[in-house]
Amino acid sequence: TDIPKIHGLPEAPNWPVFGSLFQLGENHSKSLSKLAKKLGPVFQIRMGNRRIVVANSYDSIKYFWVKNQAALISRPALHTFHNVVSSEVLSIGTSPWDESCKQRRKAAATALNKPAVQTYMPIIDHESYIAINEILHECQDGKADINIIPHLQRFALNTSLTLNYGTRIASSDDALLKEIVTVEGAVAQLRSASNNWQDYVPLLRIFPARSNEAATIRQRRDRYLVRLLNGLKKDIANGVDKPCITGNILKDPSAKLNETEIRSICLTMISAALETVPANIILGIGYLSSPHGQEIQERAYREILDVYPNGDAWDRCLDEEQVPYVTALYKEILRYYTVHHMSLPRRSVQEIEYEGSRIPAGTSFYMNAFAGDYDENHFEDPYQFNPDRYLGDVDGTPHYAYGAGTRMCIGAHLANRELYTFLVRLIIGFRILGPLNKEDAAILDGMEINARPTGLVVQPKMFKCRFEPRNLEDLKRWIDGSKQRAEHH
Ligand code: HEM
Repeated sequence: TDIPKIHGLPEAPNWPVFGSLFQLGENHSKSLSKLAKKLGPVFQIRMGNRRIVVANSYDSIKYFWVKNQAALISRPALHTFHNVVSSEVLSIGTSPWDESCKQRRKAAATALNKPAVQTYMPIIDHESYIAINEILHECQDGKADINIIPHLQRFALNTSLTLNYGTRIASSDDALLKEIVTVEGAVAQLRSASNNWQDYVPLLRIFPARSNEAATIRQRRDRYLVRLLNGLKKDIANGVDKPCITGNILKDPSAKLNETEIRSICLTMISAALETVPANIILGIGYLSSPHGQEIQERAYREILDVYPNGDAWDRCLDEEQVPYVTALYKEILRYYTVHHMSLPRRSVQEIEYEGSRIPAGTSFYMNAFAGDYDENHFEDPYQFNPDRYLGDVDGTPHYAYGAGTRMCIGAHLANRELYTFLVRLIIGFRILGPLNKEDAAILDGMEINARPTGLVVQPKMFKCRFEPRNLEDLKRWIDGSKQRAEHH
């Protein structure tokens, strides 16, 4: 193995060569939670020739990721992803820690801080009204069972691209949009821990099929990244660019980044938000369409009206989060579905001591974030969907959906604003109801709703629900207002 067996730390049962890969199966989070019942919350596993320490409880994750955050600042390099898909340009989330990663992370974090995100809110206004307008056109006044997944996928892609490059590509280039969705989806599969045994068992690399596929994906990705970046540079040169993440970075004199680093940031921004944000909105809508979700919607609706009695919540939700219950609702969606079940892997750069064992620098660490977010010792009735748990003072890390510590998600603030805006607008616009055909009702279990347990991010299984406009006239007026702002922007 890359590092020797760690003395004193329990180890999962394993086989020669493959280690515990068979036991882990397709759903790593679930298999590891089962092992944790026997071995305790922290144990080591061998995946092929790699030794990995896994944390499976809220407190143990906090111990490694927060208390020892300086030690856990790096990320492991994996064969398929680092040598084949991204040999030149790595996203921030997959980069081991070095000076370049530090500079890229800093520049991206500045472009995603609170004041910067506020300048992007016109984009959220625009893209969310378009998605809601699509839902309105399809809903037949609450009589049709509809699948909202495609609407939210379009929302996420348009939002990602516009946030990143300032221009809306949606209506003008359908082929490009399709290409991005296909390629980014394939990249996410290549990053998955459970899908790429050649990362752990070098012998498997002599079968080149997977590597060839990865190389083709890389070329296709490079092509659109160059094209999009050149488009933005042209807009900046002509003085017609709009506020956007990459624009802010290109114009920031303190960000000393070369061309490859700028491309790294661009691809990070596209891939990081493409699946995560819509998955949370889709899953949240699924829950709201259930019988218990009806109660939550009505409470949220009342609380929104209490704060905004004059019917201006649609616009005001872009400025700030003033309705604590809606904030609590998106936090509970983030916890309950924890769309990165296994977060993103880390690598230690210093020795860490844990209950008498010494874990050497250079060890890979996996966070079983789903298990941490369902830890009964920390969350009361974790299997109960209950936004109330986030009302009032919530100490520490509310959940691990965004990871924790030194390499925590830097898009969390932007993502929160997107979730908040979307929820307020949907809840004041519609009553979200279960489908007429009960077979299409959303699965409510946080683990079972996932159609792709081998992926990096949860992919919601298809479900249908109904949207009944609360007041058609109001809704049309709000949509019109957003439309007019978009035309002037
Ligand atoms: C609900 C939506 C999102 C979820 C659930 C999510 C989740 C995560 C998680 C679990 C990590 C790994 C953190 C760790 O290792 O501790 C991460 C990293 C990251 N996320 Fe997000 N994310 C979301 C949205 C976004 C958005 C909108 C952006 C940017 C536009 C973004 C940018 C990043 C970046 C750059 C990293 C890598 C940070 C690093 O390696 O230093 N994320 N995210």
